[in-house]
This record gives sequence, C-alpha cells and structure tokens, in this order.
Amino acid sequence: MKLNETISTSRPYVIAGPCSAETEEQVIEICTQIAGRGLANALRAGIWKPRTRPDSFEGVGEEALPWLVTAGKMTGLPTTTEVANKTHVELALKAGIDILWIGARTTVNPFAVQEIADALKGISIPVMIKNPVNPDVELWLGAFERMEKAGITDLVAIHRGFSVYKHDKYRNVPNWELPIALKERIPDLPIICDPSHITGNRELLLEVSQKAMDLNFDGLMIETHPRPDEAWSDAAQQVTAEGLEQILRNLVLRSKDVQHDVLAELEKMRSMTAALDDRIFFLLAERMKISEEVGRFKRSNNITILQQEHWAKIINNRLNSADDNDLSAKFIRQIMDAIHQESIRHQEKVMNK
Ligand SMILES: O=C(O)C(=O)C[C@]1(C(=O)O)C=C[C@@H](O)C=C1
Repeated sequence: MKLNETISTSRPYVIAGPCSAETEEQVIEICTQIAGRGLANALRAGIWKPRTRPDSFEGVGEEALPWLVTAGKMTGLPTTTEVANKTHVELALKAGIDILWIGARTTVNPFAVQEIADALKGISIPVMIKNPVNPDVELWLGAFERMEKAGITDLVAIHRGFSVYKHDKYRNVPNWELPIALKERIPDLPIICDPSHITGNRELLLEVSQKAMDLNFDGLMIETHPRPDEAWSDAAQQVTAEGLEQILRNLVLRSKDVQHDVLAELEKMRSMTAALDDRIFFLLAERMKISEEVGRFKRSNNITILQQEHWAKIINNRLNSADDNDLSAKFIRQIMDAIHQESIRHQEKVMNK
C-alpha cells in the first residue's frame, strides 16, 4: 500500500526518532524503545542537518545511514530521513531508506526542490514535504507539483510552522490557516504535524498535537531521544520514548464524521451561527456603503483616503475591549485590518470614477 493511503487509515500515523542520528547505539537504543512500546508507524533520524549557524552540529552524514536502516530492520518499521540535494537522495536510496522528506529550508528553494525531483525521476518512493520556512502556500504547492511532474505520486505534507523574527510561545509559529489552505487545494493529501519544530519545547508538544488532531491532521512527527537533554541538536524539543507514550496516551481522538443521533442538535447551533453570519454580512455591506459616501465626500473636498491617526484610534479602541469580550487581539487586528482594506477599496472605487 502507498504511504499516503496507509497514513489516511492509521490516524494518527506516528513518526518518531531522534532529531539527529548521533551514534549507532543511540539510534538503535531509541528506535527499539519506540518500537518496543508500539509507539510509532515509522522511524525518523536526521542524517544531514541544515543548521542556522555554521558552528552547530550538522549531522553525522552518510556514515549514519546504515544505523537507521539497521534500526528499521530490527523493528520492522519503515525509515525516513531528510534529503536536501541530489547526493543525499542517491545516498539515502542506495542505503535503503524507505521514505524521504524535504525540509522547510529546502522547500523554500525551487532550484533545490527541482534537483531532488530530477534525482527521483523513475524511482518509486514516498516523499514527505515540509512547509517552506515562510508562510507561502503557493511555494509549498509548487514543491508537490515538481514531485508529481517527476512521477512521484506518493506524497505527504508535513506542517512544521513558520519562521518569525521574534517568537514568544512557539519556535515556529503554526499559522494553522496555511495547512488548512493546502488541504483545500489538495483534499486527498495527508498532512502530518511536526509539533517538535513548531514548539521547540517538549512541554508544549501535547497541546499542539491535540490541536493538530482536532484540525483533522493525519499524523504526528515527534522527535524522540534516549536522553533528550544530552542531544546534539534541538535538545529542548525532544522527549524520551516514555514521554512520547504519555503524549500519545493523553491525546483525545475525535471523529470528523457527525453521527446521525447528534446531527440535529448540531444543526440547531449551526443555524444560529448562520443567522449571526447573515447579520455580520449585512452589517459589513452597510458599512461599506457608508465608506463609499465618505469617499464621495473626500473626493469633493480633496482629502486623502488613508487617515492613519484616526484609524489608529479606532484599532486601539477595539483592541482595548477585545479581551473583555473574550476575543483575541490577533483576531480583532485581522478583522479590523480586513475591514479597513475593504473600506479603502470602496473609497478608491468612488474617488477615481
Ligand atoms: O474616517 C475616515 O476618514 C475614513 O475614510 C473611514 C475609514 C473607515 O473605514 O473607518 C477608512 C479609511 C481611513 O484610513 C480611516 C477610516
């Protein structure tokens, strides 16, 4: 069976193993612990690590490939590693790695993705593609299209979050709307969440994994290490096999299908939200009519559309009362920005007629 079919039928499909393969003993120790507890469907280990700074540990390289392959044979589980260029692909295929993944720092570069696609022409192997580091769904889609054109059809997406300059809670902000948008564009594509890279913090793995399950993700990729604090890369986000077991045990798995006996109750609430949406819709349309009036007024009085200071006051007022109304500041900011943009568009329409 193709990997994308297996994943869709074994929710959550779990991929576990160390961030980096460090020694043969470490890879075999953690992989046998994971398999012994029946925690994963596939084993991962980073062999080549794209690191931000040049003096970080950049992976053991080629020498570590047989360690992962041996762990796979010992446990009977398929193995996966990250490839970033043609040489990695050739070496991983030669060693007998079962599944390849393309990392976020590679997906971002169409030249690199094309090089990998070209190296895979005529080869039948599943490929998982992590989102690009920047929140660009088209770029992510482009990587899938390059693989498909090369004849690789067993494809899976991995959501690992997006780089930001300053981050408070998460190492890579999840921007859940992006994997949801990808799913809209390719409905049958399985999506795996990588909470290790999103959070950068083992304490937050459960909450992100739970959210991924509630958003109907198909699986999880969780970095697992025999002694996480001693890991040569990304120590803070790795867990022991026992830690992984706890996360998986605590996950609540809900069904996306609504059972017939509760459907009527849900439909009642849905009609209430629909009625409110109708009102919001109507009010937005009314508001834009007033914006057009403002636009006509400004045209006759030669006033610019953008009134930054006035708008800043409006935004601040709304942000100040967001919390009291149990609305997140981020949501209010997005909605007010969207209203502002639409209002400007309506004014432009009447101004430059
Ligand atoms: O108050 C104005 O001057 C407007 O043009 C209206 C409005 C709005 O839609 O609320 C739109 C654009 C401005 O930047 C500020 C506010």
